[in-house]
Amino acid sequence: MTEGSATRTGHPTVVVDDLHIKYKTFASGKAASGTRALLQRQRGIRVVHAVKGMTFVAHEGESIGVIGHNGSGKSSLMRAIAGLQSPASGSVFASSQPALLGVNAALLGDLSGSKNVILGSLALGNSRAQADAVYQDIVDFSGLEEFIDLPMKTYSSGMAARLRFSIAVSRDHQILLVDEALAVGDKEFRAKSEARIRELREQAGTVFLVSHSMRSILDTCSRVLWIDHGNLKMDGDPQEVVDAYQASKN
Ligand SMILES: Nc1ncnc2c1ncn2[C@@H]1O[C@H](COP(=O)(O)OP(=O)(O)OP(=O)(O)O)[C@@H](O)[C@H]1O
Repeated sequence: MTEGSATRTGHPTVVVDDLHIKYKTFASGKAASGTRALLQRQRGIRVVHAVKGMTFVAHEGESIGVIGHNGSGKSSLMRAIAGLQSPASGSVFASSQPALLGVNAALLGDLSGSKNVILGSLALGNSRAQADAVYQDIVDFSGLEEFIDLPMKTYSSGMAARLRFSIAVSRDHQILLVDEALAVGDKEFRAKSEARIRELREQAGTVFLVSHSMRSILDTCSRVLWIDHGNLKMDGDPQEVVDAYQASKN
């Protein structure tokens, strides 16, 4: 493991200490219900060890890219940092409640885009008056004004992701976790998103960005974590880590 060359003078915001995450699943794919079912299916239980002892410290002002193959444990790590996934062992400390923005973040399909903007804004901790005050900025950032009265379920996945991203970045977060949101927008929206991430980072926040787009990672991040089969394979300078990751695929 290598340490990055980026200066890390800010205060620690996230400490991940020997984190392990395990999922129990059933080979049949069925969820357990009741003790008898559990006993009967005991043999079919599979434990997936998704994160295998990760340790690192994130600081104020860092924008940290998280890269790795499908299923390597990136989203599991983000959920654990956000407090949505309990560790099998080890721990995560965060200096304030992290906001997780994922492609699966829950907005309500039956409600219009505009209602979801208000709900999402309230969910980020804004008061109703604050939510009303930032409403137009969110809609403008999303570029979805003409669709804003339509139910969210009529949006394409790219449009929905744009709206989620716009809601999440409308508020300054000390710790923002972005899971793949940048991959979905078009070029113009991506550029705007990346600029906003840099801005959040400059406001002494810490941003984690999970992405399969090495271009987004290199344009936005000051440090990169490479996750491989649940292990932190490399932690350091973006170009060095991305080069090593890409070399491993050849
Ligand atoms: N709820 C779950 N139940 C069972 N197994 C899970 C669950 N969530 C994730 N896993 C498994 O844990 C491992 C890590 O998954 P995770 O989603 O964290 O990977 P990832 O690196 O984010 O993948 P991707 O790049 O494809 O999004 C995978 O083997 C996955 O199948």
